[in-house]
Amino acid sequence: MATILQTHSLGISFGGLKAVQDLNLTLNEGDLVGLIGPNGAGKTTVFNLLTGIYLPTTGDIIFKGESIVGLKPYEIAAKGITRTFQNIRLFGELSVLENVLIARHLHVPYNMIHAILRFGKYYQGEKEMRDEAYELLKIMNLAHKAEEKAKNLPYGEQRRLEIARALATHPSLLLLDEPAAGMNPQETTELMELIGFIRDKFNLTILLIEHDMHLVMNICERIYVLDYGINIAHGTPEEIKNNPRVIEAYLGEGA
Ligand SMILES: Nc1ncnc2c1ncn2[C@@H]1O[C@H](COP(=O)(O)OP(=O)(O)OP(=O)(O)O)[C@@H](O)[C@H]1O
Repeated sequence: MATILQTHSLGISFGGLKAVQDLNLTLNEGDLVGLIGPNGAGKTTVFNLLTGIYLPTTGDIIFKGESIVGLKPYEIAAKGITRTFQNIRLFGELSVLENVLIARHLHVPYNMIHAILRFGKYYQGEKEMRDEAYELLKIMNLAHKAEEKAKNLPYGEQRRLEIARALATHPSLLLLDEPAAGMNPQETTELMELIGFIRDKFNLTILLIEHDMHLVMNICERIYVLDYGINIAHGTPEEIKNNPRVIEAYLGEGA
């Protein structure tokens, strides 16, 4: 399998704090990989590095054979890396469908969004975009909510909408930041199936941060574990579950 993303000794410091240190991460095309670790371990910071929000202090990030360090977030998004956020970032006053349609304009100021939806570029290929957005909503089991305001959806559905919106940007690498946070067990189980399904359907590579160990251990093929910014372990779910250092730092006894 071809490598899609590799980090070489990636690191970032905030003042004296080394939030991420010497990280060597490899993702192959089609991988579904987990990134786990205690609170404050540096997981979201890794996403912020991969998406160009933060500039690394050390190291390099190679995506599809090229360094993406120094590129702006929208340039990285255009190359095919898209993420969702730990704290949901939907446009609550817009409809579910509009939230997906707007995905390609995420860097536009909020007060311009209505203009784009009504008068702007949106009219170019309107039908195709609408059809595609509906298709994504169907896949995420949200088509019946297309006209509702996003803020009125229950939490679990808002999380699924975030994924639909991310897919609308046609990523090849999808970064999911705690996709099951706040979901009940049934929603989490459905989400697990959906994540596997979209990976296959859209030929995605997926890196996900998640505290729900049931989800991580069941769907991830490999897992990286961070602790205080350091990658303390990497392996299959079975290897990670039985790794004494991981048990001590994160999983606890009886995990
Ligand atoms: N912009 C910033 N400025 C200063 N410190 C930061 C910044 N971003 C992150 N940090 C620090 O870096 C460390 C790693 O934070 P990060 O949010 O990446 O952890 P995390 O593993 O995602 O945690 P959680 O599971 O709680 O989301 C923390 O100590 C955090 O306070």
